[in-house]
Amino acid sequence: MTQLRIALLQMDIALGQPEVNQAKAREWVEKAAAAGTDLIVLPEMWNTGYSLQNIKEVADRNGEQTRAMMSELARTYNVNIHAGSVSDLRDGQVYNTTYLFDRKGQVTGTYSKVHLFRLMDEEKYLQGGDRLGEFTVDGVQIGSMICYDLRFPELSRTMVLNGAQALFVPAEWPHPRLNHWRHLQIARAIENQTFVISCNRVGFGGETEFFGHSMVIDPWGEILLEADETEGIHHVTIDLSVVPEIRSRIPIFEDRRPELYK
Ligand SMILES: NC(=O)CCC(=O)C(=O)O
Repeated sequence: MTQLRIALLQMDIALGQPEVNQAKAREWVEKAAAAGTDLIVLPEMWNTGYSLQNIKEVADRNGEQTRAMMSELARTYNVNIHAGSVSDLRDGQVYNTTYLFDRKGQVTGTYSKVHLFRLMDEEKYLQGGDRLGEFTVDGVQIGSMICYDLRFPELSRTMVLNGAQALFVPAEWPHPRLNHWRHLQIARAIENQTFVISCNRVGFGGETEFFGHSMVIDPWGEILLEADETEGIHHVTIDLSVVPEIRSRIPIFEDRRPELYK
């Protein structure tokens, strides 16, 4: 598989209303699948948004609702789903967790955000994960981060050294940091010679305004897609054969001096 058709669901999210968000996610997944795609990507915490004050009440218990719904959709439409992330309650703690579904509806991996974002009080309400988000989609190795994780180059580098050819970033990244959002993704793509694919929400969560601008960047740093600030489904096809081609043009992985970096 060298080409991967990707659909990004750049949605608004109703704060603390999982039923509303689940109904919308279902409708949008069906729409994206009908248009023809290999992989559907959702934004961060799309089930509840940052409804942190009551997150234990609204979070998905053991990800059960997310797993039931996305598994059924993936199987019905024969499509892979990167279910962004959801707030999920496990053993009395709430995590910010990605679930990945294959075309048969099997969960092929989970990842809980490891870097909690203090500016949005995550560390007060959420528990950080302790494993990397390394998955396979139709035979393609990918790495998955969540939002603030994008600021940690060590994380993406580690997953790329382990074989990731594309890095996914579901997000709830707000104004006024559009500049950081764009440049960090372009940097991660160029420095790792990999695709970077992000899906950011739009709309307001309380006073905080999220700007969308979901992006797809190729391993040369070219922007293949940059969405606007409105809701919508965005389709892009990436050609993975450019990854080895660019890596042989500038062989950074051969030129690294890891013995000096500690
Ligand atoms: N949800 C998040 O992790 C937001 C990260 C963010 O806004 C940033 O500037 O970093």
